[in-house]
Amino acid sequence: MSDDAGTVGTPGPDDATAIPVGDAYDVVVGHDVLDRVPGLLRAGVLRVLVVSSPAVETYASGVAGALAAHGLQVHRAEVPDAETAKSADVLVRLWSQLGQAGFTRSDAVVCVGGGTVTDLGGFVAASWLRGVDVVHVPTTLLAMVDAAVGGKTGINTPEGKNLVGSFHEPRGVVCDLTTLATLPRAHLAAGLAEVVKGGFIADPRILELVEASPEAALDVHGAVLRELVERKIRVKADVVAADLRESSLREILNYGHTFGHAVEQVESYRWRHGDAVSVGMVFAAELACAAGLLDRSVVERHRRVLTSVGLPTSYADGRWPDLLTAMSRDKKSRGATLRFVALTGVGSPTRLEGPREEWLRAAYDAVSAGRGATRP
Ligand SMILES: NC(=O)c1ccc[n+]([C@@H]2O[C@H](COP(=O)([O-])OP(=O)(O)OC[C@H]3O[C@@H](n4cnc5c(N)ncnc54)[C@H](O)[C@@H]3O)[C@@H](O)[C@H]2O)c1
Ligand SMILES: O=C(O)C(=O)C[C@@H](O)[C@H](O)[C@H](O)COP(=O)(O)O
Ligand SMILES: [Zn+2]
Repeated sequence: MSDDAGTVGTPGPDDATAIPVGDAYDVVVGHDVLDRVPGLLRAGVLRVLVVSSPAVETYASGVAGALAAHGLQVHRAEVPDAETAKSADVLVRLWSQLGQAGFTRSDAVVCVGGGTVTDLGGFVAASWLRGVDVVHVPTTLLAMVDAAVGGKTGINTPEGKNLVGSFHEPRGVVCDLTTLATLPRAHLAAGLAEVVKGGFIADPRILELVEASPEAALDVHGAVLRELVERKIRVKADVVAADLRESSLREILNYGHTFGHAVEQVESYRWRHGDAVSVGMVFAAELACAAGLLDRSVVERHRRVLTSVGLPTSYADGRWPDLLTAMSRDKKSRGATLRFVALTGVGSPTRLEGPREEWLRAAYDAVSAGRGATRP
């Protein structure tokens, strides 16, 4: 990582891989690498706010201890679990904490947890004093391969998912694969949805690896999961390095999210994000098929690969008008025009703008017809 301000801390020898995001920062992937965190902060930092959720207290304490051992003044903020953290109330509470502790522009935020923690904590850092440093320590598969990389931060509002936020790149990301040992299997599978997304939009080898052994893809101690993690991070790193602010190319990372976010909102966030994205990708594939863009065999490949790792591919409980309203608030929409990321083949994303009502209805009928698994 380039660092004209200097660093504190010294990384030790380990099995870590550093994946560059352009020339902005590195994503470090390895085992027992939490001691890398202090080294990512700028020289001169005095105060650090460690933001974490209850489930990762052990890891957050470890990171806080490592920071304190480097002479930093460590403040802690425990935020509510899962999507409840991504709210205006929690954001305001963290702003108060930073204000009362006197955080200045040379101080920093360190986020330890899943994607909800990195989204919230990233937005706290983006908005405090118009932007202070942030380092992400993702502890879910989903956050490692997606949420912690790329600088999208934000919270939800009652009207929809991630409607308030900003682009704010971290100084670094540390993915300690050891932390995945405590992650429940359903959350591991949810993370695989975003990995599989990377396979469909850019790296077909990801699909081949999952298809060859779904069990190996879910084995946190194995080499296959690590390869999947690194491949998906590279997909995301390459895209955001080329188009950080989503002027065009970055939209491909939103594959499956138009319908997926709608399901999350209609279900009041009782669905895991990865599960909703899984169904959302099947919806997008059915839509592309209805529009004549995508071969049915690729649609069925979506169902097969997602089902093989225990992900849902159908959603039968929703009311179509509510889903349509939620989809209209998607950030890819322009005016009254719905816009989808669609595939013309594996690794070949395009945009489908203003799809016909009958194509949308056909896609919804296909995902709500009870084919594939329901939510585990
Ligand atoms: N900013 C982005 O680019 C981006 C990308 C993808 C997803 N996201 C966002 O990320 C969020 C989903 O993230 P998520 O799937 O990590 O959910 P999450 O943050 O809710 O974490 C899932 C659950 O796992 C627990 N947990 C976390 N690490 C653990 C560990 N090591 N051991 C045991 N339990 C652990 C959490 O407390 C939580 O209950 C959504 O809000 C989504 O919108 C953002
Ligand atoms: O990084 C991106 O860009 C993505 O779209 C990645 C998605 O997996 C992620 O869920 C993201 O938060 C969705 O962004 P949004 O702009 O639709 O809120
Ligand atoms: Zn996502």
